[in-house]
Amino acid sequence: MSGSFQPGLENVIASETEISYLDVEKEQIVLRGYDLIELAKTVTYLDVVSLMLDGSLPTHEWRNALELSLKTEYGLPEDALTILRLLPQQTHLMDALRTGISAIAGYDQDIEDRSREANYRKSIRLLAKVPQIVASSYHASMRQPLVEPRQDLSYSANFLYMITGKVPSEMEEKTFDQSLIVYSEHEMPNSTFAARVIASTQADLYGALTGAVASLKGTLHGGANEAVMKMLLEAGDEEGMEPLILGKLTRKERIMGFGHRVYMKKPDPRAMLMKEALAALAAAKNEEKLYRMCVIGEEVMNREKGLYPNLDYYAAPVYYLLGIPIDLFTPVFLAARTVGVCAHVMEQHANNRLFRPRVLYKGPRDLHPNSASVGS
Ligand SMILES: CC(=O)SCCNC(=O)CCNC(=O)[C@H](O)C(C)(C)COP(=O)(O)OP(=O)(O)OC[C@H]1O[C@@H](n2cnc3c(N)ncnc32)[C@H](O)[C@@H]1OP(=O)(O)O
Ligand SMILES: O=C([O-])CC(=O)C(=O)O
Repeated sequence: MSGSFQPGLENVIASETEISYLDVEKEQIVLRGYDLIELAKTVTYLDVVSLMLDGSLPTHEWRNALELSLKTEYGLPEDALTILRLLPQQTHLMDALRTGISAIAGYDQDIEDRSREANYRKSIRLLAKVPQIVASSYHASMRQPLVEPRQDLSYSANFLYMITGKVPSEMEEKTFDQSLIVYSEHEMPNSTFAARVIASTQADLYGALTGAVASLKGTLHGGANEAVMKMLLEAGDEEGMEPLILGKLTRKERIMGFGHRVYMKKPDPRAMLMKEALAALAAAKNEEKLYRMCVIGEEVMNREKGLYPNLDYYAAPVYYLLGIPIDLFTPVFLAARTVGVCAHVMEQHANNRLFRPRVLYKGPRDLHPNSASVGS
């Protein structure tokens, strides 16, 4: 059999795509021809949603129409909320999110239709409902009242409001919106690959997204943002950072929020944007200590391992200062990434070939049942 084995499929081209590309040489994340960081500085998350699903940046009218379609789809079936309330209190919120997405799948009349139009409609519904599943799963786990979506707030402000119960300030809303943009899409990470593999059997969008949630939970992927915040809290202050990291490195532990399969020895441009956002937010909230701790961690890791922070490293303290509970950091990442996953599933369904790779078999051959001492 021909074909070479690349552990972890490193550098293997898995798909053709028109959605995004990590141009490591130019240190640029290309999103349908635009630079993701430029987009994050100049447009809103809903503009990026439109860019990803419609293929171009929207006019003002189109963007307003998109916002209206999303708001029309706000709200969750009462039975789905009951399912979230019935989950054991210790349920990981990524598992609750996975359950919530599965629970609403059966309500979607378009579920078995793989056409572009039906997948578009489902994407809008998911974008409208996933933030409420995220927020409700937290409140349900805390056995506290759920927060209903508000039509008078922007998409991002409403998302943050449903989590914290407080209407965000203009700065908080803008910073959160920017974080959703940088989390929205990133070419072929494990979760998107998982979704495309699932979609390639002609499975539906809800199933593919559920698979992406399961993938994103892992600490080598999205789960790192929660782990970063726990590390920062464990360090406590500026003095605590260096010894904590050095201790972990001595014990050969991985430092969460550093390194990346594609960038590895280069900075993740998204992390640098979130670093700027953290500096501004920390100054506004008189929390500069947190920013300084992160900078110390970055310097230590660069000196000791030559590694740079990835997005999760700086998104974590930003979310902390926005008042998001740590257990929701990864679910919020998934909510932001829903649009990217939807775009990839639409692309996969539009031009499908079943994913079915081969193996390099290392086990025994030519054994015979009669020569083994079965059951003796
Ligand atoms: C938004 C996101 O999902 S970004 C990813 C978020 N995940 C994390 O932050 C978890 C921490 N980081 C990591 O574990 C890794 O950097 C990954 C999983 C992201 C990428 O890993 P891979 O591409 O598989 O790289 P690999 O594991 O081969 O690492 C290469 C070398 O760098 C080291 N290394 C990589 N990341 C780290 C880290 N965070 N801390 C310590 N050492 C690290 C490895 O130990 C290895 O060293 P060695 O060659 O001496 O054995
Ligand atoms: O690209 C990856 O492998 C992981 C990542 O940074 C993301 O999904 O945002």
